[in-house]
Amino acid sequence: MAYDPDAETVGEGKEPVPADVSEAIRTLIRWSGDVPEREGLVETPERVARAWREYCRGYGDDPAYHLSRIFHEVGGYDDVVLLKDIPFQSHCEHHMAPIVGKAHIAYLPGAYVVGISKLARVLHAFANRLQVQERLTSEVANCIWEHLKPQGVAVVIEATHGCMTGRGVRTPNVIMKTSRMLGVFRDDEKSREEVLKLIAS
Ligand SMILES: Nc1nc2c(ncn2[C@@H]2O[C@H](COP(=O)(O)OP(=O)(O)OP(=O)(O)O)[C@@H](O)[C@H]2O)c(=O)[nH]1
Ligand SMILES: [Zn+2]
Repeated sequence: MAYDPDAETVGEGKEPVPADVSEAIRTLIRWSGDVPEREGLVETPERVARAWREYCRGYGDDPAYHLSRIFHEVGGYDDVVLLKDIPFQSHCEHHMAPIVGKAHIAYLPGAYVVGISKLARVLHAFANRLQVQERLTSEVANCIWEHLKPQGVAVVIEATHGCMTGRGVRTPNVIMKTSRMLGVFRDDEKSREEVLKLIAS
């Protein structure tokens, strides 16, 4: 974000928060029924603004970059690689409420593999944006498919949605599951069953 001389700063070395952003949060506090001028809330608009820049840091993170360092030699290993139970947090684009869950990302390598942490980095780059779970699932799978050129990709995400628990239908403990299969995991039933069994194990 470009420097704005009207920005309000709290503490040295922190990113300035533009005045209109702080004002928007003060308006929201007022709308919620509280008084933004009371002592405990005076610095809240700047904190909230910075928190949102942090929640949404994925907009400044290029997912493809994480898949640019690849390895050709993996000791003859040519089977499925699975990163299971990767915790993540996102926010739904409808209510900006938290989506909290875990992802399982598997791929059947083609000519090369990637450092395993990079799969989690791709997930976070997409999750740290305003999302719907279906798009998050597709974006992660498509990115790996396009940049790693594997024989297959499977992405399964299970998450709870804050907009269903704390508000609206107010129904806690509901888990939404989504999956996107590409390549052999989509086209070959035996490969799909195998990877789903691995994820469930
Ligand atoms: N498909 C999908 N829906 C989502 C996701 N996150 C939130 N939602 C839903 O988005 C919908 C938005 O529906 P609307 O009717 O426009 O909004 P609303 O009046 O606040 O809906 P309620 O939540 O039912 O009160 C809700 O049903 C949410 O549960 C997601 O990741 N995927
Ligand atoms: Zn929502």
